Amino acid sequence: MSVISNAIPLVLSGPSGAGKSTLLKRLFAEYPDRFSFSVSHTTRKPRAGEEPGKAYHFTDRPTFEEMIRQNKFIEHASFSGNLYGTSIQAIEDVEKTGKRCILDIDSQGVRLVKASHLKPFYLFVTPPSYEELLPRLTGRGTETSEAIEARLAAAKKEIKYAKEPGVHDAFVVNDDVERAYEVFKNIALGESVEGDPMPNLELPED
Ligand SMILES: Nc1ncnc2c1ncn2[C@@H]1O[C@H](COP(=O)(O)OP(=O)(O)OP(=O)(O)O)[C@@H](O)[C@H]1O
Repeated sequence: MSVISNAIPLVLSGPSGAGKSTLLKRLFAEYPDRFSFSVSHTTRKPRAGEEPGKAYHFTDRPTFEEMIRQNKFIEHASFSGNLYGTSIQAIEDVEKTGKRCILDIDSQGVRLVKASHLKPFYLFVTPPSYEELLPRLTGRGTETSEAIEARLAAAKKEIKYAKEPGVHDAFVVNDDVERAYEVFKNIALGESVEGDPMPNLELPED
């Protein structure tokens, strides 16, 4: 018996390089019918092969801005000159399918979700230490060194926010990925709400 129903969305956050995508990839591979991301809205143009309504709900800026005014978004943010957002409708669409909705967002998004009517489970994925992020991001090989610097600066903000008491319901420390996945999976499946103890996560001086 699950301790948490599928109707409670799972909000996943954590610094870039913590391993959120790694854990999610495993989860979707093992349970393809149990979980789903909500389809976000964006003002960016579709890329080749991106189906409207599947990858994103592609929206023009005036429509997006009108939706903001009408409080249709749980959270929204500007990124590289485009607007992105999660609508209430998109989350309800996932709920209707019986799957558990997963939101992978940053602390800015978490703050907005907290100000909304949504009552999700907040899970923070973290490396065992801040220092561990650099080798992981370098090892991933997807970013320039400038982009890695920017991600590390953003990671500090994520960690600082996560240290505020009561922000998250549970933590997963992605030390050994097999071990971390077991903890993550049990929370995602709603079988447990117990995560790992939060590590110290000392930050270097600015
Ligand atoms: N437990 C682990 N030990 C060592 N390396 C790991 C571990 N988990 C993931 N990694 C590696 O660390 C890198 C970052 O992981 P991942 O891309 O999943 O992070 P993320 O939290 O999704 O980052 P972003 O927010 O930037 O998308 C990847 O190269 C991944 O293979």
